[in-house]
Amino acid sequence: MTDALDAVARLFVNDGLSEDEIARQAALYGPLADDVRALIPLAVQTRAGDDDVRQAREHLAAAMELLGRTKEDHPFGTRFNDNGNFRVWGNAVMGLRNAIAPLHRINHDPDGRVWADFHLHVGFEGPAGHTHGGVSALVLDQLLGDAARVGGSPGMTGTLTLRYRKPTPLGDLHGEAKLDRTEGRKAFVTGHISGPHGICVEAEGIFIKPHWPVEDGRDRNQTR
Ligand SMILES: CCCCCCCCCCCCCC(=O)SCCNC(=O)CCNC(=O)[C@H](O)C(C)(C)COP(=O)(O)OP(=O)(O)OC[C@H]1O[C@@H](n2cnc3c(N)ncnc32)[C@H](O)[C@@H]1OP(=O)(O)O
Repeated sequence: MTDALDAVARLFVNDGLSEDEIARQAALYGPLADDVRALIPLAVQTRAGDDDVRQAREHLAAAMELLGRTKEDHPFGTRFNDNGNFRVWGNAVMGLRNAIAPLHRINHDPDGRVWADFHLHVGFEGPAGHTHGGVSALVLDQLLGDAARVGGSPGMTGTLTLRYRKPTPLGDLHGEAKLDRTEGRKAFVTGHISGPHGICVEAEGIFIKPHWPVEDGRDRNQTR
């Protein structure tokens, strides 16, 4: 576990940014990720011909060259400031700077329930016209993990059990989760994803607080 501990410690950084600077960066890089996100379904669905695709790729190559001139050589990790403003902008499910992240916001109710309304575009397809089962697992892992954290028992996913009750459509979906109980370092959480015709996937998770001395004090109603 030493390597993991080292990586977590290295990427768990108080970067001392002011709230203004965080807001400036969010306003700069958030829309960039939104643009890249909008490209993904276009790559799947465009019917552009040879010349237009060639031209589009030249534009994209120019953009990549520009963005690649200065870049970090490590993942985003968890960054925070003295106000306890935590940022997980690289997170695969809700990272503000991550174009594959399908969730914009996870909401927290006073009773501990966490929930999100989100949209899965055609880039998340598994069975024809439906959500890939691994994508449902991805979203539920985050939602259940967040419910454990909000319930006061943050932890790593130990076991995640899913029951796919009916095919999950693409498009507008709802997910939610709630801490059920704790036993020592273990948090037992349940949740589900539902679509227009009801619950599609149910989940049970066991989240285990590692021995690592990592505290996660993100705001209860955090945005990405
Ligand atoms: C502060 C922490 C913050 C973390 C980040 C929050 C992010 C929030 C959002 C994140 C969302 C995204 C989240 C992600 O994507 S997290 C990424 C996916 N998950 C991982 O990579 C986890 C990898 N595994 C580990 O790190 C360790 O194995 C863990 C930490 C899980 C346990 O290693 P540890 O050495 O600590 O365990 P122990 O041997 O002392 O056993 C302790 C107890 O646990 C029981 N047990 C053990 N393993 C399992 C298991 N797999 N299922 C069920 N139960 C298990 C065991 O029987 C014992 O029970 P008992 O005998 O006491 O009854």
